[in-house]
Amino acid sequence: MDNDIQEVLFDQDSIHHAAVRLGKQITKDYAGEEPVVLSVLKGAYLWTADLLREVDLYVKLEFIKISSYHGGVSSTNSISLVTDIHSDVQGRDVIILEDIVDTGQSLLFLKKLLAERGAKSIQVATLLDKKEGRKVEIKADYIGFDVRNEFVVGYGLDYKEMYRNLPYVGILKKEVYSD
Ligand SMILES: O=P(O)(O)OC[C@H]1O[C@H](OP(=O)(O)OP(=O)(O)O)[C@H](O)[C@@H]1O
Ligand code: HPA
Ligand SMILES: [Mg+2]
Repeated sequence: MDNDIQEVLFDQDSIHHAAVRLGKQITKDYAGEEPVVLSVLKGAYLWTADLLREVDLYVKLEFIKISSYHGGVSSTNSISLVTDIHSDVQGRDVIILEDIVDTGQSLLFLKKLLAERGAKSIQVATLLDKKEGRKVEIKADYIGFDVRNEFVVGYGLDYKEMYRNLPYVGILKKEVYSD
């Protein structure tokens, strides 16, 4: 897999430091609260495991699965709810965990869904923020790293369902997906 990567952007060590930094901040900001942590599958699976171990709070962990990229390199504009949660978020503080905010469409979809269901507050902790990719105006509250406008894989992020198990985030070589 390493041969398919043009450049490593964030290695294991720097991701760990980002998890520690954001975990501390979330612990401080939600002191005394019991937020619902909503992890967005599949991409956020590693970020969820690493970030949450740095959060010293009573949290309820839920997983939701939405899909917009359908494995490819560009957003399809049609987001589908693949697996829903079964617990009630009415009146709860919700922290959404994302691996990346790119066009912002997935996050907008989720925030609307949670608002319709009566969440008391909704905040977002993302490992990566690709601000140049935005198609809708939306901001994350906790950001691990800003990332440039390149298609990245690894540490949860996929191309055609592959590369999620790379321990780092890197830019996928164009020749891997342009032929
Ligand atoms: O800001 P956006 O342009 O909407 O992109 C961000 C979303 O896209 C990816 O999910 P994807 O739909 O590929 O599903 P996956 O997590 O299962 O890979 C990623 O994990 C985010 O959830
Ligand atoms: O750059 C990306 N890589 C992988 N998945 C993604 N989903 C949104 N942007 C990306
Ligand atoms: Mg994907």
